[in-house]
Amino acid sequence: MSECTHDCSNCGESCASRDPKSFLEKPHALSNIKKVIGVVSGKGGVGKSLITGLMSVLTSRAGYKTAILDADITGPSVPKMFNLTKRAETDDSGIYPVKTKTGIDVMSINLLLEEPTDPVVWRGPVIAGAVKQFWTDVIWGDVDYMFIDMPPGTGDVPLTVYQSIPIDGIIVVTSPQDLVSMIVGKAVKMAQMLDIPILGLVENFSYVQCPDCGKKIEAFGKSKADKAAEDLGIDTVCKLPVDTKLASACDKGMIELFEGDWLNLMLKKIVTMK
Ligand SMILES: Nc1ncnc2c1ncn2[C@@H]1O[C@H](COP(=O)(O)OP(=O)(O)OP(=O)(O)O)[C@@H](O)[C@H]1O
Repeated sequence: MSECTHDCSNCGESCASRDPKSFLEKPHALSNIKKVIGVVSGKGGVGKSLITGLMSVLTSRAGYKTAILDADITGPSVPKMFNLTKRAETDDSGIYPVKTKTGIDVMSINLLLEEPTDPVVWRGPVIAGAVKQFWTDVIWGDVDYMFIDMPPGTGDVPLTVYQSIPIDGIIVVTSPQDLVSMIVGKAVKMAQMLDIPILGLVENFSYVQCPDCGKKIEAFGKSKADKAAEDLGIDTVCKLPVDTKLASACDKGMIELFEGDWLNLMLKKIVTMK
């Protein structure tokens, strides 16, 4: 390694004195994105994509120009939730996101693949490169709020995404079991190490609601979300029930029709963030 000039712009070394912000990529020249919110989880399958979808629908319903960047390259589920079947268009200027029925702009690897069932068998750096391209090569236009469905966990790919895209804050999604094992704590600490604000915690599958009497049954034991949020210094907590109507709306690509006030507090937090 040659002597450090402290000019990170011309140097690819990942040394201790490197300014973390120097890894940030510039968005496409035709993109004007005001706020970027990452939706993260300690591991897969806890409902991260569902929460990304629901938050985007709520934000769009509130009148903001909303977009979703699906950074979950190996398990992309956003196009299916919105029943997006059209492939993304490209031209010499870049790639164009696909609009949902209610006008949310989406980019996902499944909108570029020949067949949505084709597996993405790529190594970490190639996956991270694809996510970066969703930021640099997609013509997003004017966006008030962009939600990023982050790759699960705390590995190489989420780290690269955190370092290449200027994320304003994250929503942490967890299941009651994850809270017990504190897998979610790792995701929170990773964001804190990278100086990314945590907007709130969503405990998914928190309870089951009796369809007859409305009683909430905490099937996995008493919720630990409030205590965990307090321990982790998070001030906004939302809890979602196991809801078969919601699951079937997602499976049918009709997430835009969902009804429920579970995430209203998170919406308020987002639209009032500085
Ligand atoms: N509250 C809920 N009630 C009923 N079904 C749910 C709920 N949350 C999520 N699901 C269902 O669970 C499955 C997994 O959800 P989802 O794809 O959002 O998880 P994920 O964390 O993004 O997973 P991965 O990281 O592996 O992509 C989906 O079929 C979804 O519809």
